[in-house]
Amino acid sequence: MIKMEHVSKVYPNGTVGLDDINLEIEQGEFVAIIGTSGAGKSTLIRTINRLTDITSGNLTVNGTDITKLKRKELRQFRRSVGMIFQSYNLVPRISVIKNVLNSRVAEMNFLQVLFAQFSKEDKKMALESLNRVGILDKAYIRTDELSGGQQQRVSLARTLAQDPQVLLADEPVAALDPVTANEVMDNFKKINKELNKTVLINIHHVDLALKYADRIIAIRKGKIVFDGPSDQVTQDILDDIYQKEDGGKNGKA
Ligand SMILES: Nc1ncnc2c1ncn2[C@@H]1O[C@H](COP(=O)(O)OP(=O)(O)OP(=O)(O)O)[C@@H](O)[C@H]1O
Repeated sequence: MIKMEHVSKVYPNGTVGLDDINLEIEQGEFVAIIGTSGAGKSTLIRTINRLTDITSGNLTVNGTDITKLKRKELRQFRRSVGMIFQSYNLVPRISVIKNVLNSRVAEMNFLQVLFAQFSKEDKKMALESLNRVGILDKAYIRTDELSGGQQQRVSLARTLAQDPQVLLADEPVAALDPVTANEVMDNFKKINKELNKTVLINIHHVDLALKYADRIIAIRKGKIVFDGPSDQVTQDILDDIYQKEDGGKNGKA
């Protein structure tokens, strides 16, 4: 369970990223975080794997106070909380399978890394992950030969291969066309349902958020202004979430 109690984040320049956030997310939930640009969506996601440190409040993941983790413990913790970015973060000139295997490097010693000695188990895990996102046939192709949607699936497979309990995704489909974005969201949903991984996605497209997530958390100016099941999000609630700050647009795809 991810639990935030009175969590705030004030950046060094004084900007308030998060303002007194309280939430609990159970294992296996599929949650979309929505809100206008600058609302604090990325900040919220990034505090959960400590890419951003909170400035006050309590933040626990499965009972562990993650604000107290030291370097080695933090590295270990981050393996249980995978992160997927809009820009894929893959090495373009190597094969797909090598990119996925890179997620296993954290478990290896120096010599194993130096000679790229991946175990059979590592390779099996990597291939299974590629299979789960539907691109096993691309395993030995150079990564930069794939489309954007396929690269995002590789990124998803790489994260899956580290066997995390939680998947955090920061605008994972923002760079994709609507059809491809739906395909990638289908992958997230499949992983969520079949493997009971918690999925927490920060997403601009309200339509996709409502279609795929079971729960919506809406943020405005660093505060939660809605937290509830997707099917309870009405137009009035959307109008409130997106009031004025973005000129009336609500990010619909
Ligand atoms: N490193 C930083 N230093 C100072 N202010 C920051 C930093 N990162 C984010 N902010 C500010 O914190 C607020 C929340 O930013 P955040 O990136 O979390 O919003 P967001 O909802 O993810 O926006 P977007 O949809 O545009 O990515 C914004 O006002 C932003 O300018």
